[in-house]
Amino acid sequence: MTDYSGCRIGVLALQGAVSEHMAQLAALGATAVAVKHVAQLEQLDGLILPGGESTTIGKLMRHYGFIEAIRQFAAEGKPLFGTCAGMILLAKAIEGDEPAHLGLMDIQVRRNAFGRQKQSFQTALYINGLSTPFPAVFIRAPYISKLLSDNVQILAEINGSPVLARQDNLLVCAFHPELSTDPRITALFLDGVRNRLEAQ
Ligand SMILES: NC(=O)CC[C@H](N)C(=O)O
Repeated sequence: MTDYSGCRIGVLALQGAVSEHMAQLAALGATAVAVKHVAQLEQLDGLILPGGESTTIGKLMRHYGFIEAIRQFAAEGKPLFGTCAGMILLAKAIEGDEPAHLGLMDIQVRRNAFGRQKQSFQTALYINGLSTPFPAVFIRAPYISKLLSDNVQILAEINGSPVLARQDNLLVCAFHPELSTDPRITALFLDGVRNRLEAQ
């Protein structure tokens, strides 16, 4: 197994699925930090924006000064991973009237995109680069409804809609990787963190 012990990863802890991310990071050997104040960002090598309720997290981010601080974090090339609501927070555009939050990634997202009967489901998801499907848990999940540039690399999709994608130091997924016992998606993010640290 890859050694992630040198990676200090924050999980934005304003609202949402924080503890499961912390547990999965720790199980992989990384140091996990629950981030509640912008000053904590300084000591981190990567940051996870968890699932939850994107409007609520967005409001709290504005209130506590995280919008500018996280934009700065991303501008320094540090890896960010947005899961579910976190993907919505990173998007440059949200369908409907809602303004973007961080507006960092060249994607448009549709919230609660899988409709009523399928609001929550688990599926075996084929992912570029993984040899076997990943058991992906979707909870009132969004998907990427439009790519806004050619810089976005799609790693998985459902019925033609991207649900896992990467753009430079930004990784997003529509599902909850921390709710599966399979750590491969979190490891994918940590690989990016580790590669960056090794290149420094
Ligand atoms: N599990 C989740 O993070 C759900 C996201 C939520 N439906 C939103 O739009 O913010």
